[in-house]
Amino acid sequence: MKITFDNVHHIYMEKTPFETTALKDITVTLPEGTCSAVIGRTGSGKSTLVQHINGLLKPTSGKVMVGDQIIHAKTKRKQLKLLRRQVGMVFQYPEHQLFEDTVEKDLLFGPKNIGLNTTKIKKKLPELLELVGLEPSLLERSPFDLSGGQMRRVAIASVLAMEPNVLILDEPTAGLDPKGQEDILTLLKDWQEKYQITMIIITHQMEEASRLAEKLIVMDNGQIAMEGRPEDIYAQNQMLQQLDLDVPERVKVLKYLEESLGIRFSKWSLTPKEAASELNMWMKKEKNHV
Ligand SMILES: Nc1ncnc2c1ncn2[C@@H]1O[C@H](COP(=O)(O)OP(=O)(O)OP(=O)(O)O)[C@@H](O)[C@H]1O
Repeated sequence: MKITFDNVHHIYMEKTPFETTALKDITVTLPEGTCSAVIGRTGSGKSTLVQHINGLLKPTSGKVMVGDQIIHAKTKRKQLKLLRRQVGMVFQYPEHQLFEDTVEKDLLFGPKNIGLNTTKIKKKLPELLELVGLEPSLLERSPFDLSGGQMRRVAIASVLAMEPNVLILDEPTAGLDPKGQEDILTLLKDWQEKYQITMIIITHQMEEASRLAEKLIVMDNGQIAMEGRPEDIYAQNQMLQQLDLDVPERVKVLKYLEESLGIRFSKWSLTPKEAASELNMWMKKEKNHV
């Protein structure tokens, strides 16, 4: 589903002494079937922005279009409920929301809640667990016996079980060790590529954004400071620094190799392993030329 923000403003506690304008004049499109990353400092408006996509918030003015559904200040609650069936949201530290005594029950809770056929979904759970890198035998275990990384996978799988067309993730790797972070990013990338869903990820880290996103949206003080393809954003180094951001280290290495050797990498989101393989092939070709 394509998502479009058209002139969206959001004011919290409007017309009170605590009034805060969290979004100002947001106009942006998140293309269907791709991953976009929303990045920016604390308080820049990232969470407020994405909560308009699943109907948790309505614009104070302007409108948001999610597929053919339009959300504006006067949209009725009932319509927002429909939207929540199609848009899955993985909140920060989602494992804190696990509460059932088995993994299976936790995975079925969301689908049941939105009225999906759980008999059908139950049959697919072993496959779902495998897709998120967990043993199907874990279905009978308590989620609280699992490691932090495994619990995060179960929590993400519990949203995926609802088969959303749009998936929003708020800092999906927060608090995990580097290996756990890499595993979660790989699983999300594989899922997005397999099902071609529209994915939106909120992050503070350019490194993480660069691993997943085809489009970057940099927020600053409730506005979009920069948006575009990662490679175009990385070219604006000075602007990034003003926003306390930087080109990811991995991309700096790739750029350095391009400039010093003359190699051209296929994309900036290569993992170190993929980059090494492209470098290897390039070296073989060069050797044959000599
Ligand atoms: N429920 C709320 N009531 C009042 N003001 C709020 C509320 N939620 C957010 N704000 C304010 O809106 C602005 C944007 O906040 P938001 O949470 O969207 O930023 P963020 O970029 O997601 O921050 P973080 O990275 O810390 O999660 C901030 O000034 C924040 O204090």
